[in-house]
Amino acid sequence: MTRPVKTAVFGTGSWGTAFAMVLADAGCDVTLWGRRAELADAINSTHTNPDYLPGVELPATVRATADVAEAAADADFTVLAVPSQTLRGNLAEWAPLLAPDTVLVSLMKGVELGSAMRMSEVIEDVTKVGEDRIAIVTGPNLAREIAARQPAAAVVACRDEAVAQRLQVACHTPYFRPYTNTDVVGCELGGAVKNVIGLAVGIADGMGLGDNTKGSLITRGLAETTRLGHAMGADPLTFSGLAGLGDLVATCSSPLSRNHTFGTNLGKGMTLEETIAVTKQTAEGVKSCESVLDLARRHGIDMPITETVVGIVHEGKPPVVALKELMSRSAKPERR
Ligand SMILES: NC(=O)c1ccc[n+]([C@@H]2O[C@H](COP(=O)([O-])OP(=O)(O)OC[C@H]3O[C@@H](n4cnc5c(N)ncnc54)[C@H](O)[C@@H]3O)[C@@H](O)[C@H]2O)c1
Ligand SMILES: O=P(O)(O)OC[C@H](O)CO
Repeated sequence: MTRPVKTAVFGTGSWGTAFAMVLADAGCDVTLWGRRAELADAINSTHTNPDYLPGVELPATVRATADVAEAAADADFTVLAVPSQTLRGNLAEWAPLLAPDTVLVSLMKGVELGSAMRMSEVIEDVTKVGEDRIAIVTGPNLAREIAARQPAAAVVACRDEAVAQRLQVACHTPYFRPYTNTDVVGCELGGAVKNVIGLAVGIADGMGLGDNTKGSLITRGLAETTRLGHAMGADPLTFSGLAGLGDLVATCSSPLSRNHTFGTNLGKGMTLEETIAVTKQTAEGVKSCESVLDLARRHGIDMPITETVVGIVHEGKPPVVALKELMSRSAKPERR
């Protein structure tokens, strides 16, 4: 008899926990690692995650631990779900304990500040594992909705299609439908930049602007994401798929999105400090807008919406002024 697929999920936040549930529902053996032993104990004794997904019952087969070696041992898939800006430091500690042939899977949607590396690049840089053993899961996957087992599709991307197919099987459930893709650059960029566009749409919502503004920001946001992706070697068609348009629509429409909500608070006139103080979870776009702009400059790509978000979030530009500047740029053809 073959043993169940063994998975380790690092990060007991909302998405790490919800994805652990998906893996368990798909029949995998799941160990969830978290920093705090009290939370791991609470997950094991109550089969809930009271801090990040209160009220959601987890499968009894999801076991939590605060012991890295215990979580990592023999894992076929090692799933990483910590904030993008802490990943490098976390992985440096975990790398010696990872199972030798494990596939490393990023659930994260950010770009590292300073290096402007995507998360799969950070993983490769720190662990020296080849790109054929690094995968990502992305798409329109708000953790709360997945935890309620509402139907959603996702993308499992890896340069090695056979690895993507193995991961696809490992996380396929009646409510979670993963598609494979080998365009890791495009899928990963789609997930990171949609957080920045989600901030922009949230800001517009907070300012009381309507659906024309939202439709325009989503579409032109996708255009600038595609321009950057193309320059970085991604397939432009990836951005009309789940990792691009799909995720953008979910994030820009949902009050469950932390990035969208963060933007809404800024658009209503809260300061950055006030907004950070009321944001209890990771809103990746807040830091990644700067690294995405860094990437755009390195590749010589114009990303006006991203630049506007950086201006509002990090340079204290009032949203009304930033929006006026965005709208008064010189006229140009649509496909540019
Ligand atoms: N929540 C979602 O709906 C969702 C969906 C898809 C992708 N994502 C992505 O998944 C990643 C994780 O998001 P999340 O929603 O689980 O975030 P979260 O804020 O809910 O949880 C973050 C987790 O990381 C831990 N953490 C924080 N700082 C740490 C550190 N220095 N070292 C180790 N662990 C640390 C926290 O304790 C927590 O367990 C992000 O990149 C996010 O963009 C989230
Ligand atoms: O809550 P957000 O803004 O991090 O968005 C969550 C997911 O990325 C949506 O797919």
